[in-house]
Amino acid sequence: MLTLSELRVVRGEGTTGRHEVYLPHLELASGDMLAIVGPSGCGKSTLLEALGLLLQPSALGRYVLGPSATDLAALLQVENESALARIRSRELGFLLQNGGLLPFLNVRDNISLPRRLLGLPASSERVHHACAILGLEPLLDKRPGALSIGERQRTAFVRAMAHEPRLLLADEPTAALDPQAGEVLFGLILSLVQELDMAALVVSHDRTLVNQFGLPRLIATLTSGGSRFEPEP
Ligand SMILES: Nc1ncnc2c1ncn2[C@@H]1O[C@H](COP(=O)(O)OP(=O)(O)OP(=O)(O)O)[C@@H](O)[C@H]1O
Repeated sequence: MLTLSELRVVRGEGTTGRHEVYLPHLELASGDMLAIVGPSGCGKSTLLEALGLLLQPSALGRYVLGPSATDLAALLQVENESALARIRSRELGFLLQNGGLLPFLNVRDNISLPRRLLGLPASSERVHHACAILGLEPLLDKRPGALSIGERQRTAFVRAMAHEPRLLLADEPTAALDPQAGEVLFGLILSLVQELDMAALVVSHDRTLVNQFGLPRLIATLTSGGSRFEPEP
């Protein structure tokens, strides 16, 4: 499902000091959900951005996603923005830290936006199911400004998976949720990942949840010039 090698991203050059994020190798199969863990500032969000084709890495050996043999590293290198944009919108689902909901659209329209942009029907059985499980049904006509932070986070999650991406990239998806709501969301991500033969990479500080769901972990170790991410043995 996903194979990546030799990813390097340099951040913070200049006055803030250099920090290199290094991922030697990553392999994910369909149905895998991997937790990314590490201290604050080690580069977890940077790693998600790189995997989401949202930044130009300093180096990338190979990056293949799904059954396609296309090497995304080569697309990045030649800055083929139209091909990269197509892959981002079809194959990837993003749940980034700021949520990114559009303030002038209600919950229903925020959720349906990625599907509409791909020419899919505005909703699906899975979207209805996710809204029901996450308690979003009574909120569908509200705009993000009228929601709590946790409600916004749950909406952003449904939007991230509404088009059934191949890879879900989630940055602290339970940060604004109480423990019970966090458990419901993690359970839903895991069941969708398995049901849809997709994969998920989830940054999480919540050790209890990561342990409770028995998730394998990609762990950051601080090195002299930055951090190195490796799957736990
Ligand atoms: N857009 C950027 N430009 C320059 N440096 C950045 C940028 N974003 C992050 N950094 C720096 O890169 C390093 C990694 O940051 P990143 O946000 O990826 O870490 P993190 O592990 O996700 O942190 P946290 O757990 O606090 O969210 C930090 O030193 C940060 O200051």
